[in-house]
Formats: sequence, structure tokens, C-alpha cells
Amino acid sequence: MPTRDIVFIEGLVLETVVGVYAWEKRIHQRLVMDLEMSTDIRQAAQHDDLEGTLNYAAISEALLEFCHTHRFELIETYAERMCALLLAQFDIHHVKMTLRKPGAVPQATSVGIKIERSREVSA
Ligand SMILES: Nc1nc2c(c(=O)[nH]1)N=C([C@H](O)[C@@H](O)CO)CN2
Repeated sequence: MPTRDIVFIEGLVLETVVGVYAWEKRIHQRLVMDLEMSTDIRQAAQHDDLEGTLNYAAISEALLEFCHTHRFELIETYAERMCALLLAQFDIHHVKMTLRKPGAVPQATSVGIKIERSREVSA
């Protein structure tokens, strides 16, 4: 029976080069990510074994590395590309990502996007 199990990461701070404007291409800015990843944790819990679940430390490392080695103008591009990376490299069925760019609009606490992506089911 399918589960509704979630492994999550909240408030992951990613330093990267991001922005539409010329001045933004010369600095590093912070993006802050919340992530919910659907998986099945029953095997891991039964055997008390990290191999059977999503390793949130390894996933955080992969996202930090991605942001160190890429630069895009839009946070949409970061979100889309990082969801694709997660679905390709980890046993995730469905991912919900919130990506914030705090400080982009000084009058707002934060701005950003929320997306959800699922692994393609092959026919
Ligand atoms: N939907 C978006 N709107 C805006 C973005 C973005 O990435 N997605 N980016 C900018 C600028 O880079 C802005 O953050 C500079 O303050 C504007 N709008």
C-alpha cells in the first residue's frame, strides 16, 4: 500500500549567483529552501538502516554543491533544475519545493516560488 511518508529539509541556506540584473551577477546572494520529499520509510525503520530511506544530509550536500557550480538569472530555473536533480539521483516519488529569495523585495519578509514535481512513470 502506498504511504504518505515525507522526509523534509527546512530552511536550507544556499549561497549562489542569482538574479536578472547586472549588479546581481557580481555578488553572491542567499536562497532559502524548504523541501518535502515523498518516499517509503518502512524498510529503513524496520531494519534501522539509512540505506532504506532518503539521507537528508546527502541531499543537502547535493543541493549546496549544485548552487556552488551553477548560476542562473531566475529562481524558477534553480527550482526546476534542483527538482530534476533530486528525482534523478535519489529514490524520491514526489517533491514539493519552496525557494525563497529573502531581501529581494525589501518591503516583503520574503518572496519566492513553490513547485511540485513527480518522477515520470515509464510506460
Ligand atoms: N518570479 C521572479 N521574479 C523575479 C525574479 C525571479 O527570479 N523570479 N528575479 C528578480 C530579480 O533578480 C530581483 O530579485 C532583484 O531584486 C525580479 N523578479
